[in-house]
Amino acid sequence: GFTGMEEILTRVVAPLPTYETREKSPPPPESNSLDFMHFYKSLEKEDKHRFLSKLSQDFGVDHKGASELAVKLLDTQLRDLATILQVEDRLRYSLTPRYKQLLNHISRVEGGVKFLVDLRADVLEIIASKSNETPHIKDLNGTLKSLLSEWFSVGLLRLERITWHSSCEILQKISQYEAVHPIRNWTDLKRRVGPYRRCYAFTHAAMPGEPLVVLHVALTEDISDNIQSIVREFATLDVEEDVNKVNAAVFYSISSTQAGLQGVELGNYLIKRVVRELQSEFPHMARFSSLSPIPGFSSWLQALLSQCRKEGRGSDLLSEQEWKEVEKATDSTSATQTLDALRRLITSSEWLRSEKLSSVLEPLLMRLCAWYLYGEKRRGYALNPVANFHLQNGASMWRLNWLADTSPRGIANSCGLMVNYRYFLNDTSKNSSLYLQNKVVVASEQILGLVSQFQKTSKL
Ligand SMILES: CC(C)(COP(=O)(O)OP(=O)(O)O)[C@@H](O)C(=O)NCCC(N)=O
Repeated sequence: GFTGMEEILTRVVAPLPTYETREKSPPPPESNSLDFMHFYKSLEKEDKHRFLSKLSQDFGVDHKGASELAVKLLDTQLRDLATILQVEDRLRYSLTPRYKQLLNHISRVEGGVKFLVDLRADVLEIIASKSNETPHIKDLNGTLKSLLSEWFSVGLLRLERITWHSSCEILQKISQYEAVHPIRNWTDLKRRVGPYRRCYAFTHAAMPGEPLVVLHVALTEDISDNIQSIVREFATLDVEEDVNKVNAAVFYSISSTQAGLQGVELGNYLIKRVVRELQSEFPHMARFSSLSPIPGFSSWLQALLSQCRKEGRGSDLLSEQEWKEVEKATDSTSATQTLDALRRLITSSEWLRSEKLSSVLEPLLMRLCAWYLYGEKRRGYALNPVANFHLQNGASMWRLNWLADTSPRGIANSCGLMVNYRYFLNDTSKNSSLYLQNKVVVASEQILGLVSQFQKTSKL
């Protein structure tokens, strides 16, 4: 209950020691941390949210003390530097939230780091649900994120290659965490770690046996343009011996497993680390690229088509020639009928089996999808989350692939299209800052060509 919360917080969240005694106060008993963890785990979800709001609100920064020191710092501006530095250090210390020490103490007990990772996942849930507007919870998130970023910095992570000889426990987790192309059975799993494949994960000593982020790689002659050639399910007898067949590394799935580590950018670091690993194993390897899904394209397209239908602007999307072909292919007689037929066609997968239909749809879907990836934005960055992820890493939008994922999921989510985000190693840091600071999307001739076709045809 509420009183229980009040009691536990007052008891275990020790007041911030005074500036003078800050390095002399002994750590509180470990039992405080254990009691806090035990109490928190016993709460229901909504009580957890209430508890975290209370913790962040009543046990955070002493705002009054901080503002007094800020005024004092202003007064000392004319004093000697040593005095100014002294007052700055007091001000800095006064901005330490009271709960920060508790978080530090919890990180030192058994299972404490994992507890804090999961705690941040709950904090992120509260922020996402906007259930409470207190800015304090955002402060708590900031404090947790900066602590976790230090503890999970690259130097403290371990790169593990997952093979068929890895433990069943970790192989089972790899299978369960695979979020992009679900692993269907043992054969599939064995293939993912078998010849011409690599599977890597980052682990951390504080969370043994827990893959924090997992990357699946295919070693190929050239950059793959379709996923079936990578995840098709058949046991393979070939042994990985023909090194000359390996010129490219294709990242075809990446998943982070800890919601509480969002924003710590583990995926980006893992890709860069794996590139270095592969370069040392295959010195002549020079092509590194993702083969990525395009989640959200179909629903974006459906919304666009229904909007055009409502406003009777179908001709904005299709050229005259395309209109005629779609009308003929779908036996439509009016523009609205054609748009309806087009929408139905795209959601079904019947066009996949008809040479005629797919040849009509290819140029249309390719340029619409190129625009969706390159032109559609959210707060200035790529609307598509996978594009945003790879562009932040400094990859370039390199090739849009037709009939790249003909599975039911691939057709339903993105009309079978997939995209290669290519990592040109000498350009990634420059591309990344171009994207993050100037919102510039680095793209290939193919993509730019498709985008300009879209802009010519559609007057959107
Ligand atoms: C794409 C992923 C791995 C990026 O994780 P990460 O590098 O840690 O980024 P961030 O969460 O720190 O912003 C992550 O967002 C994820 O697992 N997404 C769902 C699966 C996918 N690959 O889209």
